[in-house]
Amino acid sequence: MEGLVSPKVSLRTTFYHGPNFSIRRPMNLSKLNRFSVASIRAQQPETKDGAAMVSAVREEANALQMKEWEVDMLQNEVASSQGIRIRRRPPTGPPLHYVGPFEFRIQNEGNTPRNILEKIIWHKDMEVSQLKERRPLHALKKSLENAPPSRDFTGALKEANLRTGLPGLIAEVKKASPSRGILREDFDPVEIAQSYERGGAACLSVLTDEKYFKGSFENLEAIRQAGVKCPLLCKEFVIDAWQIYYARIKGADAILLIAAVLPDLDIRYMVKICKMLGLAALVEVHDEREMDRVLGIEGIELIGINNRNLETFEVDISNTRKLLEGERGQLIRQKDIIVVGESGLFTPDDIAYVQEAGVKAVLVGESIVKQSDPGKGITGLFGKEISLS
Ligand SMILES: O=C(O)c1ccccc1NCC(=O)[C@H](O)[C@H](O)COP(=O)(O)O
Repeated sequence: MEGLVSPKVSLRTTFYHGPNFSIRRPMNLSKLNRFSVASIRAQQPETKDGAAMVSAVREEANALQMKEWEVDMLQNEVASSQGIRIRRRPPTGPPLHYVGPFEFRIQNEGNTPRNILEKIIWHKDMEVSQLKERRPLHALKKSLENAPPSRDFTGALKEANLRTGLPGLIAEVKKASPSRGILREDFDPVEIAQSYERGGAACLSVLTDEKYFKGSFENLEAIRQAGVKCPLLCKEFVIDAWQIYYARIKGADAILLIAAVLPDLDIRYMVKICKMLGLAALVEVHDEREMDRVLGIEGIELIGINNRNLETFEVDISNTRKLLEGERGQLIRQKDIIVVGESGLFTPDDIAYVQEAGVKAVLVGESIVKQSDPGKGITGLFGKEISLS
């Protein structure tokens, strides 16, 4: 994939870290071009030389956008060959030519997200590139020295499972979600986290996405700084290794990697980064194909089976059982992988059902975060007290 961008390209370039990011790709090019060309358009050239300059800049901007588009197309092709339907960026096609004083792009199938997950990822892509510009990786790496020590996320789940005979609980600190809207108006992340801890949660999951889940990295940091002992999962939509470093600095002990979004090479690479940083990686799958891909990757210790179809929002807990049947379940046991049942768990019967299917841990949000006392909600969820005290 190297060399896709012409050596003539002289605008700022960035070297992404990792397999999917090893492409030399102009940084924030579309934004840069849009602004530079637009501002030149706004000032109508008064001389012949001015007009020539405007035309040269426009041509260069178009050529750069074309290259960027080619790289994006290639990434999408690699992903779709692995059955990944989520495209990293809108494949809006090569730039349109300048037509009069305005540039416009017609809304079409290509530049409209196909589902909510794709919508989230497209937004995340812009968000992360802006964050990276403000705080590049080399600066983040320096801050690692001040990060709090990482704690054993997987160990805490195993311990809880052994202690209670029930799946270890990852209790989710979530204010809102695209499928359910606002879950809790009086949302105090630290209070909720402390209540979960008192109620017997083994670990916590903290949503950090702001736009779609009303979460934040400040919430994660505040929970960590408040002295909550449960190890913390940073529930993010990771598309770039930068986010893993950032999560570690903010106090995470584990991070979510979504197989529906990340090609195998990215998962391999990110799992290695997690190990290097002392983080657990919870790799999430939704169907058999994703499960088979993930089972083929070395070093996976935690797999989450999400019962929520992220295209339709339908929740079906039999998904967990389906993905753990037969040879897959056998392989998981051989590899000593801990499976986490995720989404749509509300009652002791639901917990018993996924435990019977083979999970050793569960990730639960809505059913407990909505309770006036979320910690007591845990007792209701399991049908018995699971706290240490
Ligand atoms: O919950 C959503 O609407 C959603 C939409 C798009 C991507 C992810 C989404 N949810 C994340 C989760 O997987 C859940 O927060 C988690 O598994 C807990 O689920 P629940 O117990 O049903 O709140």
